[in-house]
Amino acid sequence: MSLLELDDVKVHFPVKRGILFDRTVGHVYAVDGVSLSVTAGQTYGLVGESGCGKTTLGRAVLRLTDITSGSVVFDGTDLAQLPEEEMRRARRRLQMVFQDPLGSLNPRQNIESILAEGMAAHGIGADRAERRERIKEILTKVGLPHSALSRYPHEFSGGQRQRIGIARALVLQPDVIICDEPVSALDVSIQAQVINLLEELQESEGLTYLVIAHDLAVVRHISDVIGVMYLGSLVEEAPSDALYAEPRHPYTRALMSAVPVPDPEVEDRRERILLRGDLPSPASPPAGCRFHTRCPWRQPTRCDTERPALADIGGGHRVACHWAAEIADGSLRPTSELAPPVLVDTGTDGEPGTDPGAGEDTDPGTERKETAAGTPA
Ligand SMILES: Nc1ncnc2c1ncn2[C@@H]1O[C@H](COP(=O)(O)OP(=O)(O)OP(=O)(O)O)[C@@H](O)[C@H]1O
Repeated sequence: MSLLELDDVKVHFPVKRGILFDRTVGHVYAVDGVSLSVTAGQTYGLVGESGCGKTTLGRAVLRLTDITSGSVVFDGTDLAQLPEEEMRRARRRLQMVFQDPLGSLNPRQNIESILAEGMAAHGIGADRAERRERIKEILTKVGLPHSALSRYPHEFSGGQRQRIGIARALVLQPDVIICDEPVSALDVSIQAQVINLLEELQESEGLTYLVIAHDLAVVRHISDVIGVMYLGSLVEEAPSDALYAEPRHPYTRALMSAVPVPDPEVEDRRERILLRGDLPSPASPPAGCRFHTRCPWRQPTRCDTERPALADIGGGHRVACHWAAEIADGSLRPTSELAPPVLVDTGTDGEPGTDPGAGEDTDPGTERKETAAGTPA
């Protein structure tokens, strides 16, 4: 059963100019028509490179950011239509865990006070003693000693602080937790512990997760379904295993080709796909398929002018690419000059693109040998 259902959600931020910033000169299309459904008790992993709109989408679900249009139905109620007071009550059931636990924990409050604050605001626990008992119970569940109660955020390690962030969400007995990059600020050795904790808590508390991450490896283990976002929209969505076994969108293939495989033989044969340039600006997204300016399989005209719909290809797998079938069966080849093997650059870690002209608003098609591209069967 779907617990959280997003339908054509858009978040467009106005770009203001003028001395008083009173003139709207354009919009940042941060989220541009996302529809997805999160099943009760499951984990939906949302991935994409920095700036593709993941955080904005998570915040829009909680209405921490205003939704421009679309609906967010949680347990049968459209949150976008709720009066503020009712929305405040609904937020108890929908909690968020942030990337940077230190930045989101007040350094002047001790842990008991941080955790009790939300409980008091939502009327959980009759008095301080009852709240303290509940907090102790939750601290045990997240693997922290009761002595943490009187200590301050700076006294904890990064992993422990993220446990406190998780505890702060849990004390409110939520149904859904939106985890925004829950482990990306942590050492690799600690990441697995926090992911395991999230999994254990899902089981014991019956939680539903929306996990936002730029790293496919993070969402892989924890997610039942994965959605891949590019420039404000979903380009592919599938059950986790299906997505890994058969990524169908060129962007997903490129993201996956950047993940090293521990087996040296497989690693040697691994397809490596170069993504040219950076993510175009969401204030002036390319026409047609948003990915066409960086796509190794781009076909002139259709990809440049016609935006592909997120089409169901069976088994819960949806993909937004005109040529998904032809790419999968090999009848459409990438243009030879972009073909693997080449260095991997997903544009996520500040590595400059190999072609300085291939950034935003640049049409790489003009400089490519179109004859090198295969023709669809
Ligand atoms: N309040 C705002 N006003 C204007 N633009 C915004 C605002 N918040 C976000 N944006 C823009 O919207 C786009 C999407 O940002 P968002 O933070 O959602 O992406 P993201 O995929 O979560 O990236 P990251 O992983 O870096 O947080 C970015 O171009 C960002 O600059």
